[in-house]
Amino acid sequence: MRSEATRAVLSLGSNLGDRIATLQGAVDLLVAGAGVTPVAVSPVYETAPVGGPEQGSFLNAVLVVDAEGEPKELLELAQSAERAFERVREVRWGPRTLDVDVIAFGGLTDDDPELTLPHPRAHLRAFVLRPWLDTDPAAVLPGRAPVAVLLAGVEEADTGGEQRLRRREDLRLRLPGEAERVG
Ligand SMILES: Nc1ncnc2c1ncn2[C@@H]1O[C@H](COP(=O)(O)OP(=O)(O)OP(=O)(O)O)[C@@H](O)[C@H]1O
Ligand SMILES: Nc1nc2c(c(=O)[nH]1)N=C(CO)CN2
Repeated sequence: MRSEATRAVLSLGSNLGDRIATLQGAVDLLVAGAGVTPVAVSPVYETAPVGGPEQGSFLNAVLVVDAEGEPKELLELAQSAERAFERVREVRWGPRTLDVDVIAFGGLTDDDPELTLPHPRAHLRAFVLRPWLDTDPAAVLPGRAPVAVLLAGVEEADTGGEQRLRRREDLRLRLPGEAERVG
């Protein structure tokens, strides 16, 4: 059992139903988890679906937490949040009410298929890298590179616009205790 908290990064995505309500509900559930302390939540992005069948656009964001338990406890918490929003997923990379991925857990690297760290496709996804960078301009994807460098590479390679995203200034996720922003 770990006694110290580890900084961990979770990515949240939704492209079915009331997407922003689902993301806020997921944030609330995740930060209420045992041994989980919220650190930051990113801005919200409207993102084109990457991979999978034709489907609606996603809202994506990143939640940074300090987690006291083992990495798999955080995965279980992420999966329980998905279940709470009755995630329905019939095809790989298809539409879903809620997807929560563990992007990084401290500096750990692990190729366990049940929980691969960092997430095996995080370095290829602007919808993960952009919001993560917003929360921490110095962020580094363990075993790979600074997030800013990875994002620049993804954007440069994205000639077809599959990775395009747009910040939703009109939407905002809140951590518990944060005041409603006026104006
Ligand atoms: N870092 C990780 N975060 C979340 N799940 C992971 C991770 N590494 C491995 N997995 C495993 O991947 C399995 C499939 O995850 P999931 O259904 O969320 O994939 P997906 O969201 O459709 O696609 P992707 O993995 O590309 O995001 C899970 O059962 C989980 O055990
Ligand atoms: N834009 C976007 N595309 C995706 C997403 C996602 O969250 N956002 N999640 C996927 C599987 O995890 C596959 N494709």
